[in-house]
Amino acid sequence: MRTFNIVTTAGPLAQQLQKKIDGKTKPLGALGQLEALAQQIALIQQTESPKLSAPQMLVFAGDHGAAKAGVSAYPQDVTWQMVENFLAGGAAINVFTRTHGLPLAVVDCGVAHDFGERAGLINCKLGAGTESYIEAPAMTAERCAQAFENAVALVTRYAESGCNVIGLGEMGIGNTASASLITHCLTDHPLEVCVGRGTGLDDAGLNRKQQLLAQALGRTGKMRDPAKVLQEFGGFEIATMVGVILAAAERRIVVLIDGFVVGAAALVACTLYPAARDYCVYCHRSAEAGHRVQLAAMQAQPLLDLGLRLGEGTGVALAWPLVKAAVAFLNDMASFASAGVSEKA
Ligand SMILES: Cc1cc2ncn([C@H]3O[C@H](COP(=O)(O)O)[C@@H](O)[C@H]3O)c2cc1C
Ligand SMILES: O=C(O)c1cccnc1
Repeated sequence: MRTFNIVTTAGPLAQQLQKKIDGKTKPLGALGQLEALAQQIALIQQTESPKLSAPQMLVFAGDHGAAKAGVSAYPQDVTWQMVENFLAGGAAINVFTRTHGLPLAVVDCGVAHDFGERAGLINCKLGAGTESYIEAPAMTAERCAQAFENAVALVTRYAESGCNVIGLGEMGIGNTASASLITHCLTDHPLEVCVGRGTGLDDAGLNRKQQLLAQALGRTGKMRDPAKVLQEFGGFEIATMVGVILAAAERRIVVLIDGFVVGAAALVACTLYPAARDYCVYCHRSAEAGHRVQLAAMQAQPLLDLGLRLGEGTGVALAWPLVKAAVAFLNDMASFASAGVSEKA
């Protein structure tokens, strides 16, 4: 598997930035979490005056073999049907990205459907859905490595056209189950707290999901190696997102993380390369059980907490104005000195 050169953003610039932020015309710390966000983005870019350029929202889609076993409230066909909906502009992510002027593209990482050549759809197909991890590894090591190669090519393409901020979303029926297994393996929290209702399973459905996932874990035994966990339990869209996070961090691109499923990709990426954490902005807290576990493991304070449990990158699109506002205050807000305002007595 390819390696990535990812360096922590921590360093002496942090103190200078804190001084700049503290010099703004506001009580110390009064912009709360926006101050930490401004600082994070400035550190990623290693400048006191960061700029967000050519932002890009990407929705990664893939099918999951385990969906047929009944880990979701919806049938597998919803994956390709929703991709059609994205391409037609009718999904929640289309509406929110349009609302905030974020360009959107869909990446087919392995949907079990032939879309042909389509505007707005990037072909990164790794197969027609993964194997069911209840019986066999979800993907081979070669497929996983190919996902990383696809991701590097994708990030390179955007970076070369001036993009320095990428938002991640996903679509794949059954992918909260995959994210639950990953979260359990990489955080050591009991499976029960990592599994939730996804698209809305009832109690019996949730019970069945828990049992099927326990069966999958029974097949593999305890695993902690993030690359192995990804190969055994991941999805093609999750593996591609892991690669995108790492490739973006390598190029000092800001990565906007959505909810539980993108969070699972971030967990794998940051377990492989802890410095990748510095490049990830956690946009919201999903209502999906298990997201809390991930956020705690990442020591992340998400920007929004709206009870969303949709995926698609909706949390990213909704948080985007806050990300822009954080950069804007750091660049444009007057200081006590420039505005002639008296400092604290
Ligand atoms: C109509 C519809 C639109 C969606 N948009 C995102 N998801 C979300 O639900 C899926 C994960 O939940 P589970 O693991 O329970 O299948 C993912 O595809 C995710 O993005 C949707 C799900 C549905 C049904
Ligand atoms: O938070 C998420 O990513 C999520 C929650 C439910 C369904 N799909 C995605």
